[in-house]
Amino acid sequence: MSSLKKYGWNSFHQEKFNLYHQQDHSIGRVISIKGFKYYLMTENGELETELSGKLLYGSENEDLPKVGDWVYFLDYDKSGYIIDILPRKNSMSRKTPGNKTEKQILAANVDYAFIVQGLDRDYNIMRLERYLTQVVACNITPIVILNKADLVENMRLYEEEVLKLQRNCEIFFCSTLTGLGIDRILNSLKEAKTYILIGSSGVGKSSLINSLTNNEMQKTNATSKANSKGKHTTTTRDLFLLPNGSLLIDTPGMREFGLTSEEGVNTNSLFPALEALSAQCRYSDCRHLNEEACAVKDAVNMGALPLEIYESYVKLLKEQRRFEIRIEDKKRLNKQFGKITREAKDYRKRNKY
Ligand SMILES: Nc1nc2c(ncn2[C@@H]2O[C@H](COP(=O)(O)OP(=O)(O)OP(=O)(O)O)[C@@H](O)[C@H]2O)c(=O)[nH]1
Ligand SMILES: [Zn+2]
Repeated sequence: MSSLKKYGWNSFHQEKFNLYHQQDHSIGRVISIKGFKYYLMTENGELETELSGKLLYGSENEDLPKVGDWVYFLDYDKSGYIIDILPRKNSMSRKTPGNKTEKQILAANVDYAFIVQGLDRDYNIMRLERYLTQVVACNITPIVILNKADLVENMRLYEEEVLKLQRNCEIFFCSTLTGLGIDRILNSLKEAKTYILIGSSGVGKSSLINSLTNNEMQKTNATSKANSKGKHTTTTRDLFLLPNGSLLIDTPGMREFGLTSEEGVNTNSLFPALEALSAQCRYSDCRHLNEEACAVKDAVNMGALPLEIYESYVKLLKEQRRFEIRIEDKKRLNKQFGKITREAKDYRKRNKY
C-alpha cells in the first residue's frame, strides 16, 4: 500500500484533489504541528513544512491546517510550503474555550471517536451523552470505551445505562491495568481508518494508547506530562499509525467540551430517542419546550424517556441558539466593517493620499 493510502488517502480526497491541484503540487497529511512547523506524511515519508504566505496571512483559524488535514504543498529541496488544505470530510470541533463564539477544530478527517470514561469518579452518564451528541454533530461515528473496569463489580449496570441513551453505538469495557477487554478493542480497529481519543484528564487515554501499541510508542508519543501546578496535561497532539494499520489521533483532555452547531444538522436527529417520539407531537415543528400535546414531554413525565436525555437536548438547543445569534451578530458586524473600510479606501483614492 502506498504511504498515502496507509495514512487514510481515499477516493473522497482524490476527487477533491483532482478539482484543486496543479501539476507541481504534492500531497501530504498533517501528522503534527509544532509552532510554525507542520509535519506531513507524504508519498516520500515525513516532511517538515511551513505555511505559504497566502495561507498564513489570509485565513481564518478554521481554515488553517489541523492534525488530520490533507494539504497540497510545493516541494522545495528539504522542506515544503503548504498552499492550502483540501476540503475536509469532517472535523472534530468544540467551542473555543472562554467567551467567544468561534469554534476550535481539534482534528480533521476523523472516522471514529473513542469516547473514554473511567469507571471511577469520572463516570458520568450526562457528560457521556454530551460527548456523544457533539461527536455525532461533527459527523463522526462514536464508540464508547469504559476503562478501569477492574474497579467495578458489575459492568452490566453501566452497559444498561449507556444502552438507555439509544445511541446504537459500540460499547467496550476494558482495563489497561489488567489487560481486560483490550484485545476486543484491537480486533475492532479498521485499517487506514482514523480514530480519535476523547475524554477527561485521567480517564486513562495514555495508558490505553500504550496498551493498543504494545507499549511501543511510549517514548515517541509520550503524551502525559505534569505541569508546574502538578496537573496532568497532554502536550502533543499527533496522528500516528498503530501496529495493526489504523490511525490514531490523540488530543488533550477536553474538559471544556462545548457544543457548536453544525449548519444543517437537525437537533432532533442528534437524539434518536427523541426523533421517534417527535413524530407524535401535535406540531411538526415542535421544539418540545412549551408546546401543547408534545409527545416528548409526555414521555418524560411518564418516565418513558430518561430525564437526562431530555435535559441534554434542551441544553443543546440553548447552546445552539446562543451560538447562532452570536454568529449572526458577527456576520452583521463584519459586513458593516467591510463597508466602512471600502468607503475609506474610496475616499482616499478620490482625494489621492
Ligand atoms: N484502576 C485503574 N487505573 C487505571 C486504568 N487505566 C489507567 N489508570 C490510571 O489512571 C491514571 C490516569 O491514566 P492516564 O493514562 O495518564 O490518563 P489520561 O487520560 O491519559 O490523562 P491525561 O494525559 O491527563 O489526559 C493513572 O494513574 C493510571 O495508572 C485502569 O484500567 N484501571
Ligand atoms: Zn414535542
